[in-house]
Amino acid sequence: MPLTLSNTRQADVLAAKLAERATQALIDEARLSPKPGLVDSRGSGAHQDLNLALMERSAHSLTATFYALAQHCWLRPVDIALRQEVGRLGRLGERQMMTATGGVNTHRGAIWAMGLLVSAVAMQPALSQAADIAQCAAELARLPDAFSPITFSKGSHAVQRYRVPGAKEEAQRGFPHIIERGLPELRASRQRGASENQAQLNALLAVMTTLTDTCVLSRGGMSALLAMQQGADAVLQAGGVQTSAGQYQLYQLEQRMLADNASPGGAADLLAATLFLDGVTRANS
Ligand SMILES: CC(C)(COP(=O)(O)OP(=O)(O)OC[C@H]1O[C@@H](n2cnc3c(N)ncnc32)[C@H](O)[C@@H]1O)[C@@H](O)C(=O)NCCC(=O)NCCS
Ligand SMILES: Nc1ncnc2c1ncn2[C@@H]1O[C@H](COP(=O)(O)OP(=O)(O)OP(=O)(O)O)[C@@H](O)[C@H]1O
Repeated sequence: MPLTLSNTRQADVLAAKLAERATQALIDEARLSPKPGLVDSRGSGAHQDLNLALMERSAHSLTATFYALAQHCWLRPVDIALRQEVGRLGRLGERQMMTATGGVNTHRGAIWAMGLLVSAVAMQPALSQAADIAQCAAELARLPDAFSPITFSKGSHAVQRYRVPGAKEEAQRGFPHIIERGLPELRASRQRGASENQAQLNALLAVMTTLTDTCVLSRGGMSALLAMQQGADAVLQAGGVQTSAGQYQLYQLEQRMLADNASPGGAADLLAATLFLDGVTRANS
C-alpha cells in the first residue's frame, strides 16, 4: 500500500498503542505477586542484581523499541528484509535496556517474544485471534537473520546441553506456551471467578508446568526444572492460587525455587506476552 498522510497517521496511532500495551504488560508482569523465584512487588526473588524499580525502568526504556518495530512492520509482508530490520531494532532495544539498567539483563527474553508479537500485530492489524498473531510472529522468527552475531548465551548453552527447546524454538513453534497454556488458563480462571491477580498467577503457573525454561536450567539444572514443572502443576491440581490448598502448594514451590536459586524468567516473559495478546485481541473483539 502506498504511504499516504492518512495511513501514515494510522501507523503512528497503532504503533503508539501497541508500544504502550507492550510496556504495560511488562510492568504488570513485574508487579504481579507472589511469583516464585522472580522479581515481584514483594522483592527480588532469587535475583541479586534485579529489583522492581529496575524492571520498571527497563520496561519504560523499551517503549521506543516497540514503537519502532510496529512502525516499521506496519502492513509489511513477512520476508528476509523485514526479519533483518526486526533483528536490528531488537538488538538496538537490548542495548537501550542495558543502558537504562546499568548493564543488567532485565528483559532480554521479553524483548524477543514481545518484539515479535508487536511486529506481527502491526504486519496484519486485522488479525483478531491470538493464535493467528502468534503464527505470524513465528514465520518471522523462522527466517534467518544474517546480521545476528554469533555470541555465547546461557540460553543456547542450556538448549544444547539438555537438548530442549529454548526462547528461539518457542517463538518458531508459534508460542505454544502462550496459546495452549497461558491464555486458556488466564481466561478459564477469570470465568471460574478468580480475581485478575489470581488469574494471572494461574496463567504463569500453567506456562511453568511444561516450559523448558533455560533460566532455570542454567541456574539449577534439570532437577530444578522438573521441580518447577511439578510444583506448578501441583498448585493448579490443588485448585489454583485462589484456594488455600493451592496457596500452600505455591508456598512450597517458592521455597524449593529459592533453595535451587532458580527463577523462571522465560515463563515470566511468556506471561507478559500472554497479557499483551489478551489485551490486543480483547480490544479487537
Ligand atoms: C532469542 C534470544 C532471546 C536469545 O536467546 P538465547 O536462548 O540464545 O539467549 P539468552 O540466554 O540470552 O536469553 C534467553 C531468554 O529467553 C527467555 N527464555 C528462557 N527459556 C525460554 C523458553 N523455553 N521459551 C521462551 N523464552 C525463554 C528468558 O528470559 C531468557 O533469559 C534473543 O536475545 C535474540 O537472539 N535476539 C536477537 C534479536 C532479534 O532477532 N530480535 C527480534 C525480535 S525483537
Ligand atoms: N519478573 C521477572 N523477574 C526476573 N526475571 C524476569 C522477570 N520478568 C522477565 N524476566 C526475564 O528473565 C531474564 C533474566 O533472567 P536471568 O537473570 O536468569 O538471566 P541472566 O542475566 O542471563 O542470568 P544470571 O542472572 O543467572 O546471570 C530476562 O531475560 C527477562 O526477560
